Amino acid sequence: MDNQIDTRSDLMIFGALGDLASRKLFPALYQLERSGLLVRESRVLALARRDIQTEEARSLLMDQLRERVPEAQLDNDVLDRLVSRVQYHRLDFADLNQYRILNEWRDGSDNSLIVYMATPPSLYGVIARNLRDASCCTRKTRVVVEKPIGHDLETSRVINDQLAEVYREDQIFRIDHYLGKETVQNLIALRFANNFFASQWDQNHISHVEITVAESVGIEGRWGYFDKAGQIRDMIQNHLLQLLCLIAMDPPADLSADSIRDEKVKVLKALKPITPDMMETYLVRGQYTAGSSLGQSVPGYLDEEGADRNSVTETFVALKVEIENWRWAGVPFYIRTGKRLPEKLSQIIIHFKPAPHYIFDPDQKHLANNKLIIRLQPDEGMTLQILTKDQGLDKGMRLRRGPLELTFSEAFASDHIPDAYERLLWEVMKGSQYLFVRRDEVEHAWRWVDRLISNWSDHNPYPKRYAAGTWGPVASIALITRDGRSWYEDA
Ligand SMILES: NC(=O)C1=CN([C@@H]2O[C@H](COP(=O)(O)OP(=O)(O)OC[C@H]3O[C@@H](n4cnc5c(N)ncnc54)[C@H](OP(=O)(O)O)[C@@H]3O)[C@@H](O)[C@H]2O)C=CC1
Ligand SMILES: O=C1O[C@H](COP(=O)(O)O)[C@@H](O)[C@H](O)[C@H]1O
Repeated sequence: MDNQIDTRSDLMIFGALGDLASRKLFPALYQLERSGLLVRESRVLALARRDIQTEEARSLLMDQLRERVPEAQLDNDVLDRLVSRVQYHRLDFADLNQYRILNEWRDGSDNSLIVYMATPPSLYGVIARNLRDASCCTRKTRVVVEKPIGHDLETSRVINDQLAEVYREDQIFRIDHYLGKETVQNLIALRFANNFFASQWDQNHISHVEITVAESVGIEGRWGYFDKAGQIRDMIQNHLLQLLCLIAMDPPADLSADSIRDEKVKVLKALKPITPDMMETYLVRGQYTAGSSLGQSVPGYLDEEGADRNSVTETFVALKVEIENWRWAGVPFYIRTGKRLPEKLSQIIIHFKPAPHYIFDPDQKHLANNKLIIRLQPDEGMTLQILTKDQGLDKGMRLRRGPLELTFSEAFASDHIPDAYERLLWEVMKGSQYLFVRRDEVEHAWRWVDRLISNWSDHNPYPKRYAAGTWGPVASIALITRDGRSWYEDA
């Protein structure tokens, strides 16, 4: 079906020499070129303010790609084909007078215009307005913007209003790169293509859900940005709430962008506010101190380059989240995410309730609940833990927990699981918005997060300490053990 969609694109990348463009966007374009998805007519205009010519920009790009693309996938023909599509122009994004050049590049092209704003969000409004005033937008232009959309509800509205002055909602593609990850998308297939799971997916059958997004890295030289955001704005407001929505939403009527987004919004609206009296038991914030990460000694957050030693910004958050609707009443979602944890690991664990009446060895009762482990990264796949009889004459009816295992790289042999940005760029080229975030989703997520931040700031702004290389503050273990449960550590 994809073959019938016109994907001829003129892609303008604002901020083409920045970190995101070099680490994510151009490698993703390389993979699209490699897999033959970039049609012959598609072109790329790289825009930044460095005073260089196209030839120098192309050579920079070649060097970056040689560094970023896995060696086994590097192919000089593909590199040549990609860079030959790229033109570079120096542009001060704030200066309307310089935008003339963009129309010259377009030169009446029939390709869809995609404007990718790989710039600080403070420039989104200016760029949108300048593009309009330079008559460089059509009703078919698609504009891609990165997170964070604002710092809170109010500032996100300002950015969204600025974009809405120029573009309709169906032209705006707000990236949450977690939605482009293969296994995250698979949540939709898992839940709605398998009646076995669909019929068990509620408070009658599930006792609780865990979502862990752990990173071993620290803040990677981004102290200036990160310290203003903290883990709640950087990860919870977007990626973790999106994961939670995909797990918790009701079945959409179809796979259209709005059907899926309508269901996600209903979940966001049903999130129970975490009020001041709940702070002690529903929230743990942490900040890492010096420790060791993957065998190396690493400094604490307050000793990172550029740090303000009085910062109370959190690098770890654990939360107990409740969803106030029929499907999820009484089913807590325990979510945690942090920097400088022992490993990079994102996983979701669905804990099913035990059978209503237990007839086996009382000593084994603790085994008697099924778990579905969904591994988002690394080693993408799923494991369903089921109970069987232990084999052997001497075992009687002793139970044994065993895995039903699906590892994607083994099941679907391929040298390459597409990176999130590869998929997302491809979806923009197709004009499909189902993996992008709608304005009301962003705003409902902010509303819930703003309230949480305001409540903790009044209650106790100081994060608890944890040593780099550990699973966060001890209090995050208490957050779940208090309910007679524990984090699933069997990674
Ligand atoms: N980097 C990442 O991994 C991620 C980034 N993001 C988001 O992506 C966006 C881009 O981030 P990132 O690439 O890290 O940022 P960078 O600062 O590395 O890149 C921004 C680019 O914009 C250019 N630029 C800024 N202002 C102007 C201007 N007035 N005129 C012309 N060029 C200008 C910069 O040029 P110059 O170099 O000359 O300053 C640079 O090329 C941000 O919104 C960020 O929040 C989101 C998720 C992850
Ligand atoms: O958006 C962000 O995500 C990354 C983590 O992404 P992943 O794909 O590597 O899991 C995070 O490190 C960064 O702080 C945040 O801005």
